[in-house]
Amino acid sequence: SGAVQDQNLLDKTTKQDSPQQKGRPQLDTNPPKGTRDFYPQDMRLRTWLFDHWRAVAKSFGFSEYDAPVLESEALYVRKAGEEVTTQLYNFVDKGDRAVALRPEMTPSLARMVMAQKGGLPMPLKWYSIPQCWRYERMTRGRRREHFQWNMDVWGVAGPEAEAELMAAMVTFFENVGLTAEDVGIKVNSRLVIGEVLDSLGIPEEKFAVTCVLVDKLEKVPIEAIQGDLEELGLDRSVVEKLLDVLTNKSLDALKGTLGEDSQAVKELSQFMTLCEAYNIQNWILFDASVVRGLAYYTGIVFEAFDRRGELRAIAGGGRYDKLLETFGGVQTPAAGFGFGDAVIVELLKERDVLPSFESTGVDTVVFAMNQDLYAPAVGVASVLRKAGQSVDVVLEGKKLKWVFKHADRIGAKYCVVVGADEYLNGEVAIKDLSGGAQKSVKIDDLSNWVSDEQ
Ligand SMILES: OCc1cccc(Br)n1
Repeated sequence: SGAVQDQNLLDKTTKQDSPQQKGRPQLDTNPPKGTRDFYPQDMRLRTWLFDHWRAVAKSFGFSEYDAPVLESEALYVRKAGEEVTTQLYNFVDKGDRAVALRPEMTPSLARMVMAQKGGLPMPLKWYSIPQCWRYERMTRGRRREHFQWNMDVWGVAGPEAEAELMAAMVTFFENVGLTAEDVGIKVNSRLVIGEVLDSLGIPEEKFAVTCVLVDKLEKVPIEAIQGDLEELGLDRSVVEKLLDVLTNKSLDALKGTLGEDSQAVKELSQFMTLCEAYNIQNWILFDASVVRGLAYYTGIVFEAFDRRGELRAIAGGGRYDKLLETFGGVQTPAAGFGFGDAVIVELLKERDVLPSFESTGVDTVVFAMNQDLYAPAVGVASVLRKAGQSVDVVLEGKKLKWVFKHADRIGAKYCVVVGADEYLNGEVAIKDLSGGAQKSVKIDDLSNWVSDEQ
């Protein structure tokens, strides 16, 4: 099941299947392996998260875009051994086309930009919240889908783009009640690796694969990828030198290693200065060991993490100036990040800053005391809805006890009962479910009642 389902606020009792129908094999009611259903309560949490993502994107002047979940497999064929391309959810369709469910959004974005052949006014500040897929052997029981907030800036070569993206990410964290004590953002630049490889005479074409291998070194012992390193022609001394540089924990130390003229150091220093301009420096820390696992990053890279170190990365991103070139397009500077829906929910739950999602958001339940009063009751519901309320009409005959229990269960604030005597006086009875007070209100005054209650 998925992370939101893992965090599911619903009772985790096992699903009691209905009694077996005679002779019919029962449908497996679970969603496909590694995927999640979003029941209404789960959907309210997801909508709350997406609404926060959208609000920050809007506040930073980003425009929403979308692309098909299904893409040509060719978008993801990169020879760098990245996890995201080795776990493609791919197949050959009935037209014999090699296709895949997108594992990330950036290639689709690059395809859309390239399709406009330079006709898009730059810079672009675009965002999307795509569901992304991977086919991972379920040995690790991990999810095969997640929703990932993507924010990208195209057409800006300087670290102003990365700083704006960082500020947007920090704004989201602050808006949901997290602080710089809860979350940090490690920042580095792949130019560091580039400058080290240059100094050791390693050719440029080995840069991307080396970065992916170095990223893997963060997770597995060197022996696990020794073969890949040797195949790449990186002997032990090169790897040791790389690892030594990646242990730098300060820009000054890095300057000592790479020298005064290091482009990496200059760019990172300029980026840090911009972060101070946004007053987000408390969230940011330089960490030369951060490389990220995507082959196409070319400059500054960053990764948001929980300071207690209990969870996987919350979000990540960086500069990818050459992606269009690898698609045969014109090189265009770009930077962006991806922010998954799973780890953040785990963190918010653990920090106990998630709101309750029990209530359905219905303001008022409307109930007709008998069938003859049903038509007047829906008329009352229409008045309340036109006045802006969310109204749940009880659609069939029920006992009043059931109605009040139902209204309480869905978190309604009021219950409007259309009874024979009151209706004859052009009135309805309104019960305030929080305080229990009940009063009669003229049907003609209901709009005023709604505005008075707001
Ligand atoms: O972040 C890597 C990734 C890609 C697609 C689906 C899932 Br779950 N995770």
